[in-house]
Amino acid sequence: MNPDDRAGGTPPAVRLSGISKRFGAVQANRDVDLEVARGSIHGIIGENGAGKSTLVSILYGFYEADAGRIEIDGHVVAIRSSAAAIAQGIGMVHQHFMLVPTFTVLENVMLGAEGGPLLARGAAETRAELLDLSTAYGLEVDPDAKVGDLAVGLQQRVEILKALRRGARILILDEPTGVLTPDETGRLFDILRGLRREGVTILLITHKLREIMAVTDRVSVMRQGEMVAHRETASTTPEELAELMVGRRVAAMPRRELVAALGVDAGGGGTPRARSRPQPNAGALEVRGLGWRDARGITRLSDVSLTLREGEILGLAGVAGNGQSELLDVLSGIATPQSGVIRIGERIINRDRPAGPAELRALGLAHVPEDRHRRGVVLGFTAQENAVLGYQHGPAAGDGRLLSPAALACHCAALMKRFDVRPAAPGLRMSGFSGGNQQKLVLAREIEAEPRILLVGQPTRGVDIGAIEFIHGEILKLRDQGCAILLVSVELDEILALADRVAVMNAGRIVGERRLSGIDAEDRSEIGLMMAGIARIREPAAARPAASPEAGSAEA
Ligand SMILES: Nc1ncnc2c1ncn2[C@@H]1O[C@H](COP(=O)(O)OP(=O)(O)OP(=O)(O)O)[C@@H](O)[C@H]1O
Repeated sequence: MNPDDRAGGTPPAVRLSGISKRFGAVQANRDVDLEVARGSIHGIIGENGAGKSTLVSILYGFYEADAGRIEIDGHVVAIRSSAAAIAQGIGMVHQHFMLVPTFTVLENVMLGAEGGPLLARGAAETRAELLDLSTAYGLEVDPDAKVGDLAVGLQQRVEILKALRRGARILILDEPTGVLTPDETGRLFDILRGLRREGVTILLITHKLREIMAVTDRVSVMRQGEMVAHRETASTTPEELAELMVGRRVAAMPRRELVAALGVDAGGGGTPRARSRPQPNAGALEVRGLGWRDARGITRLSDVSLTLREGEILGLAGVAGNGQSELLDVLSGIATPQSGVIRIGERIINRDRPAGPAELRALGLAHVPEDRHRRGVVLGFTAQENAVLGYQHGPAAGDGRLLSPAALACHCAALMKRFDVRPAAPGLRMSGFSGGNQQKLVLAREIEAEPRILLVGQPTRGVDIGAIEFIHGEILKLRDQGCAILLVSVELDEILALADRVAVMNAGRIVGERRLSGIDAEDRSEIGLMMAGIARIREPAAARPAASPEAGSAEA
């Protein structure tokens, strides 16, 4: 019995008892209990594959538990579909957005809750509600923008607005801050606190302990499908939570893992970058005056110039939605440049001579897309098929003519071992892997190709603390082998930890660039101002390259 009930108080908003769920050989949830007090922010943490998404998917009616009971406000309920969850006042903001990319923001928000037979009236009302919600919570978004044209950060706003508009009283957020800048994350947390004041109950899944400490009231820890601990946030520490999560003492963790786990500022000594490496040289990829407009004629990239050099990581920082995604699309051959030119070796790419992804891959360019579900994997294919996507004509797939299942399985098993993808099951469909493990497989596939140029978007989004260190290590290793890397991340800490140079994008332009000499507070605040479009980066005189062959480009 709930202590609240004994005390004659209100029952918890959510009570899960004895929830179990098995997928084939994997016991994703084992006898899980969870109580979430009404009007509280409750964190759920755990390593990749610990069972967090499965648990909240059961609450949201995506999966039916094999055993266990769900109570909402003290009443036992059967939630067998999302519609049933919504009817219980449960809203979900997904790790991977469930929006229709060809619909506008307004249409997406209306979808599934059209408000009766008079669509036009429903649309007018929804528009008004949407604008009210946007203003009230600072979630500005153009109702007429097509969702597919929006950057992931803006798509997330639509997801939140959609749930709020349906009157969610229990809101589940699965890794909501992965695409946000620190500033946007702060604003999201203000929104969550505001919702809490209104009595909304919030379940927050995140890998970031500093977020747990900043915004939650209670936190529950999962490990290998089981619920291993519940804590009041005020009476725990990031160290204790990290230990509960990984099942070993924090003291045994390497420094960078600790930094990622505890969210401590990585300032001062001990930066993970190998600063003593020889200076990088030739430009492997050059971009000059790149411009691109979307299907609605809106300019997304203006006069972008940059150089990716061998053996160097160029970090591209910026608030989501400022052209980074579009730049990745154009550089990876998904979109054609409308003005300007890209040079890779002897190959000149422009509007009249475009190059598609396959040709670029043949030129040694690999791409880890920001949105792994839309661009990185085919969820209905097995892991071993996904492990050669784009490289299916290579030796890993067979003899070059027919795909050999044995070769695919063997290749995939090796990748899974090296990148610690769990479960190590090459024949499992991609949809059967947790988000972080899908990400590891995409990275494994692209890194294994030993590219000369790597474009990598949000590499550690949704990835647990142990895997972050590993992925960062692999990216640095690739750089040290001479690969030219463009790292797009909304995590400023990630850019400061990995990049040799940083360029900042704002409103489709590169507004400044500087070499990073270490992680210092000055870098951070200067880049923050640049991201907000307030200042230009000042290149410190000492760090300015004496005779850069690329002077006049993004390094100017
Ligand atoms: N549809 C499915 N089919 C088969 N196995 C699945 C399915 N969904 C999840 N699993 C497995 O269940 C386990 C728990 O996955 P889940 O997505 O709940 O973990 P998670 O804690 O949310 O991880 P992450 O932090 O990586 O998102 C994993 O081993 C995963 O491979």
